[in-house]
Amino acid sequence: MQITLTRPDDWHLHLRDGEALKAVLPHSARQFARAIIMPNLKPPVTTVDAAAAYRQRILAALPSGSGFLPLMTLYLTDNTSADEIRKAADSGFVHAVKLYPAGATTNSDAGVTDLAKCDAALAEMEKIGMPLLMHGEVTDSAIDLFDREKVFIERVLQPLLRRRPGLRVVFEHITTQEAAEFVEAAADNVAATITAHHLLYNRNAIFLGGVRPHYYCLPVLKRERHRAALVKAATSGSRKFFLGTDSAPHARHTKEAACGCAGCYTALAAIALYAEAFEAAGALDRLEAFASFNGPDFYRLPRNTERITLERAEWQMPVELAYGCEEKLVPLRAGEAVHWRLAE
Ligand SMILES: NC(=O)N[C@@H](CC(=O)O)C(=O)O
Ligand SMILES: [Zn+2]
Ligand SMILES: [Zn+2]
Repeated sequence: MQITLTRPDDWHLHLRDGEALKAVLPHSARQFARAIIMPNLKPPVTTVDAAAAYRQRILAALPSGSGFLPLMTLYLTDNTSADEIRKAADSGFVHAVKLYPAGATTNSDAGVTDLAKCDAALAEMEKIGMPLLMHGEVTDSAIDLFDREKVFIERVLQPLLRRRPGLRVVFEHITTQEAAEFVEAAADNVAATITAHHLLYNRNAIFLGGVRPHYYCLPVLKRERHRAALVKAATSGSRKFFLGTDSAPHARHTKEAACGCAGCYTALAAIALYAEAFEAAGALDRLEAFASFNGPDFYRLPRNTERITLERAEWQMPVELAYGCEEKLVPLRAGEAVHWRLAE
């Protein structure tokens, strides 16, 4: 069996930098035409100048002949000015601004301590239509880790949308039924990305026969009812949900550690993993809109015109991949079967 669809884009991707960037970029560039590039480098990409330089490093690392287009983002801080937002919009290559609540996830230490401090930047974004991408979890240690996304809706997202009702928001990598229902019921300026791993796995995957660090990411995998709600949202035909892998590479030794890093590496076979999730839901005919139409429509960019073909064929995910100088990267599903493949 084969399916053909418009070449997809990845609306949430971590490419890192340096040798790591060179190792992972070809995987995404083979499948996707464009990707929204996350700015959580060390140090974070907080200015248009830094985004321009990072963009050049990505373009320089592309395999020859690749037409992959990195869509850059700025990392919002307490000090981001309205001027920087205007400069970002004028640049033509910065497409969004990313909110990391300080301490919520990998490389978020420089993130926002209180959204009230960002009001000048947010007012400008609302005015010019620049999307705010959110890692939607509260950082309050009194809130159970599994409830941090749900509480973020009540404490941060709803109050923000009351203050700035026209702000365009992408609730990134949603993981709960509450988030899916909130986005579905919200106005058209609110959308969400959904990862392949949150469509395919529930939290049992982290503990199957022992601790499995390669299934640990943030927001953490949730219970089955939430996975089912995400599948329902992604396959519903709603234009508010689109593909964002959140593929987040970390060197093997930093994940297989006493305090392992958060992030799942899915870029090697991302579109195949999504096809698997949509097939399991009997909704392969809905994959194209989710993967290739809803994202560019929300970002007000043209849809891609090239097409790709996926074939139903079983192959084995490598047990590890090269990741720069002497480092290794373990992909999600390492050593196990994958059921779809991108036809060359
Ligand atoms: N998702 C993750 O678990 N990790 C991401 C950061 C993020 O997207 O929150 C990373 O940069 O490693
Ligand atoms: Zn995140
Ligand atoms: Zn991410």
